[in-house]
Amino acid sequence: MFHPTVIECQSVCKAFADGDSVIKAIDQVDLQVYAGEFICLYGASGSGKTTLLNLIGGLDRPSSGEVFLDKHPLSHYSDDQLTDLRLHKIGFIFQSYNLVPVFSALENVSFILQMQGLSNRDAINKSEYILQQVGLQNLMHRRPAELSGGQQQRVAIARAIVAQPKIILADEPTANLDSKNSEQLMNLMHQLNRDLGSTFVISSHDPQVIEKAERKIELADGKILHDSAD
Ligand SMILES: Nc1ncnc2c1ncn2[C@@H]1O[C@H](COP(=O)(O)OP(=O)(O)OP(=O)(O)O)[C@@H](O)[C@H]1O
Repeated sequence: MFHPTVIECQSVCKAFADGDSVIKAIDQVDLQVYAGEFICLYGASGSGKTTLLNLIGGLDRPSSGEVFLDKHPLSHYSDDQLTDLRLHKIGFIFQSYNLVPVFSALENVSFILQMQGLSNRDAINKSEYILQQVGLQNLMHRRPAELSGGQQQRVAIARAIVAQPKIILADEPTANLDSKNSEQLMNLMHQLNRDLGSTFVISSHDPQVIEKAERKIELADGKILHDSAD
């Protein structure tokens, strides 16, 4: 089966000023990600995993080089257009969950759909269904502070996938979870990858998470040190 390229990095660099010196957080990265892949970025702390995810998701712009989503160069997009692109094509799962504290689990998920223009009723119905899928059917009306870390993480995942984005980017999605919750979440993400065909690029330190990924990419000092697809 033909799998089109959904993400491409061409000679991507990201430098940060550090006093008088410059940190090359991402250094000449070339990468092609094909539709439906499940990729895990791994590497030492500071190797550039978060920076690369941010560049791919258009949350940050490269110092040089180009990131393409569906063959479109992100440098041609304004900030507003990037926001719109993210809303419709990309689901993010952050380590810190980034849930809205005054919203219930259901509201945290449904407001994404409302921002996309769905009616209240459709947004709620779809969100209830997704929250059931992640095992939170009985906790939908709780606020984040009334949920455990693992439950909050599942709300964040539900929010990232509810609109069935083409691409899901997850930065250390299991970092704050115990091994049982971590395994459940990984199973859920792999199931979504198979059932919806969404492309996943995640980062992790956890050997069990890395092991399960179909393609493993090791970063070191902002460069790709090893790609299991090569
Ligand atoms: N906004 C910033 N300003 C300055 N330096 C930064 C910034 N963001 C990242 N860096 C630096 O860039 C390098 C890569 O950081 P990054 O967060 O991408 O690494 P990481 O692999 O995700 O690390 P971790 O596993 O600890 O999350 C590090 O040296 C970091 O200190």
